[in-house]
Amino acid sequence: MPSDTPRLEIRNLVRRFDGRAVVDDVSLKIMPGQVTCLLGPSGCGKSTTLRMIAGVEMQDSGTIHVDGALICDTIFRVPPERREIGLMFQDFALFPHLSVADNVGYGLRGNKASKRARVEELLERVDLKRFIDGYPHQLSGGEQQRVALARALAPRPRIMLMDEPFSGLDNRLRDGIRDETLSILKEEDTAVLLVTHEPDEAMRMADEIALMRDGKIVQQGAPYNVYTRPLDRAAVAFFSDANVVRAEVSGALAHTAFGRFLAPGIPDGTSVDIVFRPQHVRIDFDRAGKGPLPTAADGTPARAVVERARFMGNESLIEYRMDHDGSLLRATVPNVFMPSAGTVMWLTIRRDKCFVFGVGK
Ligand SMILES: Nc1ncnc2c1ncn2[C@@H]1O[C@H](COP(=O)(O)OP(=O)(O)OP(=O)(O)O)[C@@H](O)[C@H]1O
Repeated sequence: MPSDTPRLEIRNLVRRFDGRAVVDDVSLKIMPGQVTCLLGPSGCGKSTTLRMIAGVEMQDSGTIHVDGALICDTIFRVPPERREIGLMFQDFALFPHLSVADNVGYGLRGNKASKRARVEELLERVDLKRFIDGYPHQLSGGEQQRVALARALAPRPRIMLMDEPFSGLDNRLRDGIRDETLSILKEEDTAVLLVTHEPDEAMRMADEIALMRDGKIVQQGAPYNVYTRPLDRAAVAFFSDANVVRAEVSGALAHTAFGRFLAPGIPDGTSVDIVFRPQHVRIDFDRAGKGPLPTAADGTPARAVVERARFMGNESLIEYRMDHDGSLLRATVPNVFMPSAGTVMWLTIRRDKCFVFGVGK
């Protein structure tokens, strides 16, 4: 098999319910050892996509291929149990009446000794060998999740499908288990499709993020690229809080109280939204009624009054009421910065960190 053959490829998958395409022409390729996150809001069609790949849901059109071989179209269908696909879901449901060893070995074929060896190897990997003869109810949530991972990996699946697998765990456990899971999946060279509605999880886990909305993949790329070059205003807002300043274009420039912004290719007289994250607002104190001097990198400062400030742990969030139009803007500052309400400050927007979208985009 050529090394550029994807481990998993789906082409033009469509699934309709009651005439509505909940998965609408979705295509994806995942290489061995690659983690792709299908990221999107609730109801956008992520789980349905996963279910079709697992073989528990049939597509209305489109094809699914594993290592270059067709496993499913609308006529031909390899049954779920023969797809060599591992599954991990939020409610991972270990069998309560089976020991940890029997849970992990459940899907394994072969003789007793080889099964036992694989079970021991996996429990060693997830650092739970001491519980090999224990039962699920004796384990914490995080430990049970690691047993579920060992169980899913035991038959050496070529592909692992994971649907919000960490959302039942509390925050403190989650990061550790995510990292551990990721390193095991990489070691096993499994192709992973992970469904999540949490951008943080996708940023942490993914080699590639496929952003899904209304049944379609609207943007796809490395986490850095998807975050720093978002497709539209909604894509910015999906990853973080976003400020929006609306402006009119003339002469390929959008004119605002923060100075002018380049608006290439946008016709004169059109409205645009200038979208920027709170961490990219620069704030300065008022000096004798003036802010800092305008610069090419940051434009012109606009006068604002602190409405309120909150300490968030790693950063402080400050809400400003803008003088020029009464709108609210949010800025974040690392560590502790708690100016009192009514403090006059000047805000500038970093030109290299803001996005200019035509309204309606
Ligand atoms: N069997 C079904 N019959 C009718 N509608 C369905 C069926 N399964 C899913 N849907 C609808 O398809 C849409 C997509 O559902 P899906 O579960 O794929 O979304 P999701 O992105 O995984 O959302 P969530 O994160 O909330 O699980 C939803 O509007 C859902 O109500």
